[in-house]
Amino acid sequence: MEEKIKELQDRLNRYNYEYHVLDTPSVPDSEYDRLLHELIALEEQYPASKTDTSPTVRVGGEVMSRFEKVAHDTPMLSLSNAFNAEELRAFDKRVRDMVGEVDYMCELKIDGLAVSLKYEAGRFVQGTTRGDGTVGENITSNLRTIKAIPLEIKNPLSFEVRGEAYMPKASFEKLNAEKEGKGEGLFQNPRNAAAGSLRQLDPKLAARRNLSVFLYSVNDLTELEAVSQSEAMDRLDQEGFKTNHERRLADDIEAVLEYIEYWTNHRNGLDYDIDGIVVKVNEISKQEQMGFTAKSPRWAIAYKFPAEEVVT
Ligand SMILES: NC(=O)c1cnc(N)c2cc(Br)sc12
Repeated sequence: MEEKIKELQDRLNRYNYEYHVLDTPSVPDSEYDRLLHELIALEEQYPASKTDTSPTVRVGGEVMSRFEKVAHDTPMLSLSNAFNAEELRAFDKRVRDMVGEVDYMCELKIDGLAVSLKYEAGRFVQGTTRGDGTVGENITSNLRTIKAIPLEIKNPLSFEVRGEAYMPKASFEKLNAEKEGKGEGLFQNPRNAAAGSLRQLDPKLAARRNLSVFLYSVNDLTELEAVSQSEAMDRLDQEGFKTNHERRLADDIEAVLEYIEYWTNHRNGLDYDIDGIVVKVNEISKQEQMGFTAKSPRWAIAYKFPAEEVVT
């Protein structure tokens, strides 16, 4: 019977991956729910088989009194900002003066809450907020409720994957409509709703908020054997992580500006909020040559969209 339970656990984890990471479910929700209830019943009969990577244990039992503080193994840095083409061209000149010609990786800047996911031998063991960059809060039980986050990956990799937890716009609208119906205060925007949801001390509340995540960096590239940002992102895809597929490789700053122009005009069509574009030197060796200032990498910059006038 343990075999049958393990097979069901793996099958449901794969269905979660197809639905929440690939956005291409292979079975209808009714089939997923039927199998999940079958697994819950079997795990109640054989409690020893209810491992912490089972899809039934995503929503933990305990309600915490507060979040413990956790020091990051490697700091979660911020990005320096650019607000116009001139500042981006100045960034490009600094880069080329230091390391010669480069390719740039352009990625959407997700407007959510920065998180770090620690995996040990392929198992999700801890999830934290960015905090002040050096010390964050342990929100593992809330992050386990995000079905786009794999509880276990195929290969026994040990590293920290960083990304942004976010609330899709549609979920934000639905949540505020519910809150309005109950006469509760509304969230200002999806970012605050995501942050507020992940700060819930009861994981059952976070589990109901339909949060998702886009992962965009790792603290130790050797595990992925990647020599560029582009390759690192493709490797994260291969390992079962959810990344943002609007990313584009640009062979010069003009192509970066075109990408920025495109998303300035098309970001309202996305089903999540973005507040800018992150531009990174693609080759890891050149990133290492450039290094970091006290607060941020010299090899990356965040172009910030102009603040939208609030239509009152
Ligand atoms: N793709 C990326 O690197 C990315 C996307 N969205 C964000 N909010 C951030 C923040 C930092 Br710091 S990097 C990054």
